[in-house]
Amino acid sequence: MKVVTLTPNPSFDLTYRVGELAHGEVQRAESVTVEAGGKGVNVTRNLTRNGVASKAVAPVGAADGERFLSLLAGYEVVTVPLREGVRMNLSLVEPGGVVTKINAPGPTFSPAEAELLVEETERALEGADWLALCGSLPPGVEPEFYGRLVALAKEAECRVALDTSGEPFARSLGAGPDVVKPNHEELAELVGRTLTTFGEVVEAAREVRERGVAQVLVSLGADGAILCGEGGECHAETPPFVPRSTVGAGDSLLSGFLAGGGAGEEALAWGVAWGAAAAKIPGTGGPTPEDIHLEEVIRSPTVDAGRPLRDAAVVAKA
Ligand SMILES: Nc1ncnc2c1ncn2[C@@H]1O[C@H](COP(=O)(O)OP(=O)(O)OP(=O)(O)O)[C@@H](O)[C@H]1O
Ligand SMILES: O=P(O)(O)OC[C@@]1(O)O[C@H](CO)[C@@H](O)[C@@H]1O
Repeated sequence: MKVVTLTPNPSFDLTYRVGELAHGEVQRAESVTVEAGGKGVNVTRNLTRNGVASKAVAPVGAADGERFLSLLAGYEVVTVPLREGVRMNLSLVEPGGVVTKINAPGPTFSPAEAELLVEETERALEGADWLALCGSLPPGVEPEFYGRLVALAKEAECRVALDTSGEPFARSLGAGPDVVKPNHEELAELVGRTLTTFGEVVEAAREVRERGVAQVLVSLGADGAILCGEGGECHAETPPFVPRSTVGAGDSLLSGFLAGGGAGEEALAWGVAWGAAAAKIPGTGGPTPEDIHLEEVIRSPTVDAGRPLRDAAVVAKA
């Protein structure tokens, strides 16, 4: 199996370990790390580390190219040249693992740069089984961008996974991706209402399916994940644990889901095992085979509709 990932808005992920945050104060970091990130880049890293062939397509400004690629040595990466540099996203990690994350908007694309990205992605699709379209779109890229790529991949008989949010998410559903992976907050935003129970998540996911999507994989943080597909809904989770960093756990969930076959209950269990493994390790580097414990996953072929979500996904009133 081969998975191509596209990350239109990759990032240098800077992680600062700090003491308890004090707003408006100067604080000294205890340590600083830099990783090459962005959701699709993370998916390619996770898959490669676990023996699944994957290639990442990412636009990278000329000045940043070498540094970005040096952080991804050993992984297959196609970079598409840009005038502007790669954004820097910041994670502030406090004792106890509380993370405050600040993501930059990213470089502004010209129409020609957006076109080049489409062309390079299409070229990379040769022989691929899956295209994973991941993350936010940078300024200058139309919200319909992902919908167009879904259509191109389908023409190339390649299955498509989509993990994005907001307008780019809403505008690509009609193109018919094979799987979308919102977290419960992104799902709540899409359907425009607060989700407080598993039953409400399922209702919202069914609405997304009606808009043209085959499977909806909803990540629920400590509550695991729910998959809504043609055969109905199922749920999987792990026994509770204290996470070290949940940044990138969603990318790991999607990676595991694809590695586990990309459809149905077994793939859901793989996704949850990989997601939990990522949450147990620091940074966004992703789990290796020793970190992943499929046998720990608690699988439910049905969904307990009345079960409350640990964190209700609240939709802010305009
Ligand atoms: N606190 C936790 N306890 C147990 N498992 C967790 C926890 N947080 C995350 N996970 C696992 O990781 C998966 C993905 O996490 P989450 O729902 O936070 O994704 P996300 O919001 O898309 O993450 P991100 O966008 O930061 O990558 C969950 O479905 C679950 O399997
Ligand atoms: O701003 P986006 O594109 O939505 O998310 C980007 C990002 O937060 O996603 C990854 C974790 O999932 C990180 O590597 C990266 O910084």
